[in-house]
Amino acid sequence: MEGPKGAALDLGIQGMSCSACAARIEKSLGKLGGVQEAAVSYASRRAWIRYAPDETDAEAIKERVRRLGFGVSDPGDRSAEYAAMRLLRLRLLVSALLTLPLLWAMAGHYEALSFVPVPAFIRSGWVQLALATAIQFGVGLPFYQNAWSALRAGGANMDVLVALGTSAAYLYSHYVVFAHGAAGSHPDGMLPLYFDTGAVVITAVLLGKYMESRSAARALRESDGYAKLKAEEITVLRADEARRVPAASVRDGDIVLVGPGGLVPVDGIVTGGQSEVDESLLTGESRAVPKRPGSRVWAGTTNRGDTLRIRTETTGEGTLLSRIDALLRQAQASKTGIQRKVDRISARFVPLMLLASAMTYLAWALWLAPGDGSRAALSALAVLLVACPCALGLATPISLVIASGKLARRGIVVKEASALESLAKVEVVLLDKTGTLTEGRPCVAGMQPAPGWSAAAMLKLAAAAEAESPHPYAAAVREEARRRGLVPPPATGRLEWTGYGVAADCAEGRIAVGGRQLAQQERWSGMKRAEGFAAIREAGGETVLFVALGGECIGAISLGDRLKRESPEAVQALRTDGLDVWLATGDAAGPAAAAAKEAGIARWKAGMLPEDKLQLIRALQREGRVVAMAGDGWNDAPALAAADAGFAMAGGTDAALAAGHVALLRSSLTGIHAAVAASRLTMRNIKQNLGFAFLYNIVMVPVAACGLLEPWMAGAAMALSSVTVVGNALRLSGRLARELR
Ligand SMILES: Nc1ncnc2c1ncn2[C@@H]1O[C@H](COP(=O)(O)OP(=O)(O)OP(=O)(O)O)[C@@H](O)[C@H]1O
Ligand SMILES: [Cu+]
Repeated sequence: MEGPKGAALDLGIQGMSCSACAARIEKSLGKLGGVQEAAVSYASRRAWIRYAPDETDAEAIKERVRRLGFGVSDPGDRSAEYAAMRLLRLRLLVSALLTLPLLWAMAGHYEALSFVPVPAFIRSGWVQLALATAIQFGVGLPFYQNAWSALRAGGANMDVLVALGTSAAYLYSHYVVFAHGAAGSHPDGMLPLYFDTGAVVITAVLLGKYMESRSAARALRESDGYAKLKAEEITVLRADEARRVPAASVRDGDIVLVGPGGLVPVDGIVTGGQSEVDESLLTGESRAVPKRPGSRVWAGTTNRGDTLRIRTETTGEGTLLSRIDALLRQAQASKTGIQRKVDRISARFVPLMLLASAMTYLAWALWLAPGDGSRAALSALAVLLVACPCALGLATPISLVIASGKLARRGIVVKEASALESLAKVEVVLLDKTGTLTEGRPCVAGMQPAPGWSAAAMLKLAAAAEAESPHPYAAAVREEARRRGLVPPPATGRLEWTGYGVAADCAEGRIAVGGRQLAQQERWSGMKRAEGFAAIREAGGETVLFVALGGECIGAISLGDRLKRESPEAVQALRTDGLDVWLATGDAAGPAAAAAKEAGIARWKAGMLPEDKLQLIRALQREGRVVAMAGDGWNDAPALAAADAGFAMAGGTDAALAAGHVALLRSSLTGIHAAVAASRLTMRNIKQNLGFAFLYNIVMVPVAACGLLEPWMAGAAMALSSVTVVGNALRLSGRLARELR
């Protein structure tokens, strides 16, 4: 597969506290020499980096991330994440235990709680100071570390808000204890201590973080890569003996044995055995696919029948499975338009909220409650804590990650997250014919040689010219020649004009095979008889190729191709979605009209060169329409790229993975409908998330500024806002599971 130069690196990242951290890692990696592209996703806790291997290496990149204060792990390996979660839980427990006595002591401050006996030693300012210090600088240390590295990088994140807010409460109380000595223990002379405030805030934030990471892990688990489908040990045949060897030691050409129920560990060709293989996790096709010698099989599929012998063609990172996995991770780390906007807003948010907090303090201290310093401080603190836009940063990516993971499991690989965004707005879907609407396995249906020529002689020459073309028509011509036992003569100087046809030189002269456009372009002579044949065949929906030797037409070949069984239904589903479906084909009007009619498509355009398809898309886009295009990955690649959402239909081939924005591994139009439906649900979910996150900040900040929120409530509300967003994204996960069945 071709792609931009450079090596790719996938990482799992631990210790990010909000999307500002992800942005910071991205920025820092961007400045590292040799890094071409870096995308970091807070939602999936992953990073995807492309770098020039001769300028830097994976170790240097990992080191850079570690130096920023984050943990680095292998992306397939979630254990580092679970370890981080366990650590978080431990911090939460310790924090809660240490906070309890402080809350107990606080009971003494309230009339209503005066019945609660408070032991004298707990009331001691020194004891409280000790407990609070342990929380603030023990449990709370990571807040300081993260805040510090964020500030050093010139940014601010939620750690800055938390560290600042709790330190203020802590230091104030600290000052009080020292100013008044241990007098805080005196029952009547209760000191205004706020140790409990900082402690409870830290506990609340930790609780929220813990809940968020728990539910995010749950939401992401299924949308995770395909790590589980990778075999660790493989049975290979060496010196006529079956042996279990580590997966890494299998080489191309090795014969692999896969027993009943076994996981196919490599991409390859079946050389022995007959069986059925379940490809559903790769392509979404739920029916088992029959395999016999000569069939292609892929890693990650499951043998449902008898033992298969497979000659290894690709292993490890080169397999289709691994490449899909890499594409998916890249997509999950990539950013959409909405997300960029939101990130820009939230980057401004933290400084803005620092200002709002300062203004709250001044308003209370100078005007609302002059003289009551603690009231002003508590309100300012609440603003600081409630303001964190962490839910905002999570709103878009978490839903996108879930949706792309779910789609991939149906054989619909979204390569750019932004395609999901445009897909939800698509109005027009352009389909091409061969291989998209039809099976793409045409057969020769009829032949009409020119006078003086036999069908066999004409076919032989045509097959010689088509010998190397990847076009399905070429395959049909070659197949027919083979079936008739004809051996095409050797030819040289092969040429292929996309959308026109092919040519080659052989002993008899220059042969050309192609459509009517090629014949006109090259001004072939003697077309009359062939045209008559073509008129009849095309009216019947067949495709006609013309064959010429030395510029003179020597006959015509008609090809029949069947519509895919599910095409009419899929077209209908797209129309029910409210989409305008067009057929744009390089074929002639007759077959175009016939295919359109059979599939239930009202508008079609024939004789479209690949450039024409591109121009059509551009023209529609100029009218302000959002266009999706589905075609084969190889000659429609430019049109697929120009469309707002390009679907490559070429099945499990390289071209399909390289072209367009979405690859349909099971080359069926139903995938387009599924992707559109999923994108709409996803965008709705994202909008709910964003609406909630914005509303939360818009409502809660004034409430806090008015002094109506205790700081601990503010801390809890901030943390719970992300939990709410993740919860909503989990709902999407369930919806998609039902929708994509
Ligand atoms: N290898 C080839 N051999 C013969 N004719 C060809 C070949 N490639 C292209 N042509 C001619 O050019 C026309 C356009 O080809 P193109 O691949 O763009 O479209 P298509 O396969 O007919 O249909 P669609 O655009 O729907 O996939 C074909 O209909 C055929 O007449
Ligand atoms: Cu936050």
